Amino acid sequence: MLEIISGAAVKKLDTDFIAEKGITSHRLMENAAQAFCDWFEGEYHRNDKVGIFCGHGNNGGDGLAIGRLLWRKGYDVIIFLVGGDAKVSADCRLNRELLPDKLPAISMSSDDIAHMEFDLNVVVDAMLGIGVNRPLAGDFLNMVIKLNALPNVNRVAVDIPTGLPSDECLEGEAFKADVTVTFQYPKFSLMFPEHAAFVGILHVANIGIGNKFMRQFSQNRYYLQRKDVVSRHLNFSRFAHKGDFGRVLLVGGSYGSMGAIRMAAEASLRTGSGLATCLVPSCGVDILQASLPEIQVFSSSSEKYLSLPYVKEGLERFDAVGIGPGMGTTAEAEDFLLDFLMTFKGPKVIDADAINILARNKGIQQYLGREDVLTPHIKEFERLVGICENHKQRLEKALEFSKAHGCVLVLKGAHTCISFPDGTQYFNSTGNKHMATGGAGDVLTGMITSFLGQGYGVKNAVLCGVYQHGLAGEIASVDKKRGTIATDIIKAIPKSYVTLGVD
Ligand SMILES: NC(=O)C1=CN([C@@H]2O[C@H](COP(=O)(O)OP(=O)(O)OC[C@H]3O[C@@H](n4cnc5c(N)ncnc54)[C@H](OP(=O)(O)O)[C@@H]3O)[C@@H](O)[C@H]2O)[C@H](O)CC1
Ligand SMILES: [K+]
Repeated sequence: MLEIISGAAVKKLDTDFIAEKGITSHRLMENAAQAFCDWFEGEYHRNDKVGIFCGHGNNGGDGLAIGRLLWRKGYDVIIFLVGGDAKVSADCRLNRELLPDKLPAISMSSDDIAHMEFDLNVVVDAMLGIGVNRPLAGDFLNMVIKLNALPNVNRVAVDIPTGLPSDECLEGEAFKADVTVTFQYPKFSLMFPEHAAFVGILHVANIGIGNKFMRQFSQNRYYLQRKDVVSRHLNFSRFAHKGDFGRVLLVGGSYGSMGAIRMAAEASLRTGSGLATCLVPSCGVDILQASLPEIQVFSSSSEKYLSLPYVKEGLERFDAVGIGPGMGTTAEAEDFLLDFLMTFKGPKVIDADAINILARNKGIQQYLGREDVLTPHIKEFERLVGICENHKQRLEKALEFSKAHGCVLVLKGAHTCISFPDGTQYFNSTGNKHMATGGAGDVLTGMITSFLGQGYGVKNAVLCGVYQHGLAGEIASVDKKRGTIATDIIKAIPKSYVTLGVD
């Protein structure tokens, strides 16, 4: 499991690793540069014109080493030195000395920056890394503004975009990368949505620092990757019957909003549930029966909204419940929800309007159990805990909420963050902007509910559900891009199993 750690911890970790392994800091920098170049070679052609912008610290040292290695491989490289000659770090200086004579390296004065004209396809930003400790000013700021404004170039940041603090929210300006190649462990601030325009796509490059070293710096934050979820999947025997794959109940829908619960139900079936049943207001029965023949449907008493009374007998036959999509927030839906949460004691995914209703009720603790999972997007979350100043505060409050209520909290978005009552947080690595479409959250509800119903423990159900939902979104958007809709994500769920190699 890959740790997400603070910038300060990275520095200490590097020092400890170097001391214990008996290698030099220069060697570690060389490893980092090599890892970057391995990735770079898979992305860019030798005829691309590559400009590498290097600062005076170790991030700049990385840039110089990258320039040397790419140049040796035949890339058309030019190096720009920013930040002057004062305070050059030892490894940066060594890498300046190691530059081949024929590799062009230009020291940029303030005047050069102001008047510079570029003829580049790829800009590599190695001006400042995790050592940044104040907002950009002077030459760094001017260079960043200039590079950000360049049309038709690919921008790649080394370790972290210049100007971005590794643990806090950005104040001022920063390099706007299309891709950030971060070394060994994602830095905390790379997870913040406020920084999306600066980080671009995140790639993690392994530079050989083993988990053993990371563990002592653990901040209980993890980056959820493929290898972490494959082993969490249950295997089913060839004698398995539909009961083994779980019976799930999807509860929600209202007049005019029946699609949400239909999508949750279909997603649960595509994730593998043996049987899916929907509980909806009576106006939804025909709609659901006609549009999804694989499900069963029953209804509560009133026509347009879920309401009291409803059939409670036999609810215990369901292994898991997903509740909330499309249910509305009327008084009758509220009475129904609170009653249902007190009645059904098995694992539940609580989403959408069910969260909005809970948010306006006091003492919600009584409705939540240890196997319950809340899946708010940012607005729904802030209805629960109040408006937050920034994403960092949101993440803190998400963890507090999970600990205080003993439930799992899935804060949806790019790098969806899953908080557990044991104090751990997992940040998802799958998914993309094309999943920002109506109904994508309902699909997630169906998927997590399905895993809970299949008998996955709550932790595995949530980690597998969130990861695989993002993966299905990636698969769906390969040939649909911004035309991807939620039902495309559902259709891609079976392929996500194929991709994971899970039966
Ligand atoms: N394991 C790894 O992750 C490895 C990372 N490496 C790379 O090293 C950098 C971090 O290098 P470091 O030298 O600590 O810091 P920077 O290069 O980011 O910054 C250098 C100095 O710049 C000064 N500074 C800070 N903020 C500003 C600013 N706004 N404007 C101008 N200058 C600024 C600061 O010094 P001061 O004395 O002026 O405060 C910084 O110290 C990491 O990101 C990786 O790229 C290694 O290669 C090894 C493996
Ligand atoms: K950088």
